[in-house]
Amino acid sequence: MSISFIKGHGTENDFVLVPDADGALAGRLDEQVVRRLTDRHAGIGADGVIRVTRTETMAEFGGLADDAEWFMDYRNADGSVAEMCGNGVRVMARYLWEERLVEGPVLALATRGGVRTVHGEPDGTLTVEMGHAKPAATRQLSFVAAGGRTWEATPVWVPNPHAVVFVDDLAEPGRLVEPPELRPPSLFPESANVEFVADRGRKHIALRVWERGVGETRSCGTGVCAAAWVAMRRDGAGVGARYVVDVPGGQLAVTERPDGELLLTGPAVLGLRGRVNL
Ligand SMILES: N[C@@H](CCC[C@H](N)C(=O)O)C(=O)O
Repeated sequence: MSISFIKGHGTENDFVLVPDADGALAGRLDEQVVRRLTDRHAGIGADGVIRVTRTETMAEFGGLADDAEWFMDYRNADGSVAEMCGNGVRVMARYLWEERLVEGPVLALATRGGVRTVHGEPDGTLTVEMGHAKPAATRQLSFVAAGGRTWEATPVWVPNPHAVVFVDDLAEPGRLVEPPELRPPSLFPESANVEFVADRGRKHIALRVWERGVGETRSCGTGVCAAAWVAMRRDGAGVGARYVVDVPGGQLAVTERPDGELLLTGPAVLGLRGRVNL
């Protein structure tokens, strides 16, 4: 069987988009297929796969169909399913707009983490309403270890799990070939993405990220929100603050609305299109 695909990225966090409006490919994108599609040597190469389908085709999430016609069915490069992808949701919105599958400057997209609203900005960037960040229910200390060093971490869910660590220098964690160790593991029952964050100036941070199910990537939208949210609290920034976040693949901005909703603003780019044999 051959399927069509579109390659896209948001600050170089890259994805293979698989159009599947009627849900015919549900169940076909198993771990083996996703690993082949995302393989950078033997496949197309990407951090994740996004099956673009109608929400009504998603049995478990069909209840969201009244609020959002389209569903982002997201998988990490290792085939695992994730609740949300802040860069992927912008790329999928860009695809739906370019294909004229949706109209108007505001688009609601369903995800496993709930419905996310995407706004097209006059400068061509996209802003996503990312929901509220949630801290851990316990005050238990948590740590991340990597490259022979250990840092205290702040766990936060957006809504996927993140461990945010402040470092003096982004080189401190080393090459990040192995997954950082999360301690205690019981605080992260579904593992976590890890953000190593350094200050760059007032309301300006930079980060490296280890993505659960992928490895080190050049950006992570939910991770950028998690890091900015933790930095805002550390700095006593107050609601309405806007933080600029440098990632290896570019720059994003996070604003906290007075009601606590996090807004993520950044680019979304579509590239190569083709067909691939599964
Ligand atoms: N790159 C994404 C996050 C993708 C999911 C993540 N790896 C997880 O398993 O939680 C983003 O831009 O948010």
